[in-house]
Amino acid sequence: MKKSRTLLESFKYAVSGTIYSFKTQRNIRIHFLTAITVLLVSPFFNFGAIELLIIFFTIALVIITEMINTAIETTVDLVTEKYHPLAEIAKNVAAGAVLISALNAVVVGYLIFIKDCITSPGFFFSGSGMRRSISSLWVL
Ligand SMILES: Nc1ncnc2c1ncn2[C@@H]1O[C@H](COP(=O)(O)OP(=O)(O)OP(=O)(O)O)[C@@H](O)[C@H]1O
Repeated sequence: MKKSRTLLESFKYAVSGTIYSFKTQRNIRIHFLTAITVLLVSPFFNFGAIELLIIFFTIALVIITEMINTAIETTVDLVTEKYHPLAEIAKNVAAGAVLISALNAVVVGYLIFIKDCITSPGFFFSGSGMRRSISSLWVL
């Protein structure tokens, strides 16, 4: 039977699910460490608000898709431990979502961190990185 919960209880469940994902999923820990590294080096690039937003969204997207993938894998395992073609499809599609978010992160990393720095000498600390990154997205 569904019992009613307070907002605080719902928050605790969500935090518990997040902690579970970090504890049990090696990929999520790797993404998290990568995200921390990216955020630590970001100040040296003098990014504008839009670039920082894109970086935050990209990091969140990768971690969110990993967590949804974990939830789907766990649900499939709950339903069946035997081989089933539908279980395979569910897990493969969830893994595909992670793959797409990871590819997106690579493209964002290339456009924001690498391409601008290589093609625009003096990019560092110039304060014009935001405009350059937006034009890079159009080029892609
Ligand atoms: N019950 C099943 N029936 C059919 N195929 C399955 C089943 N369980 C897993 N698979 C196949 O094995 C692959 C790996 O599944 P698994 O549950 O081991 O995920 P994983 O590789 O451990 O993922 P992660 O590393 O994210 O935990 C799935 O993508 C799917 O193709």
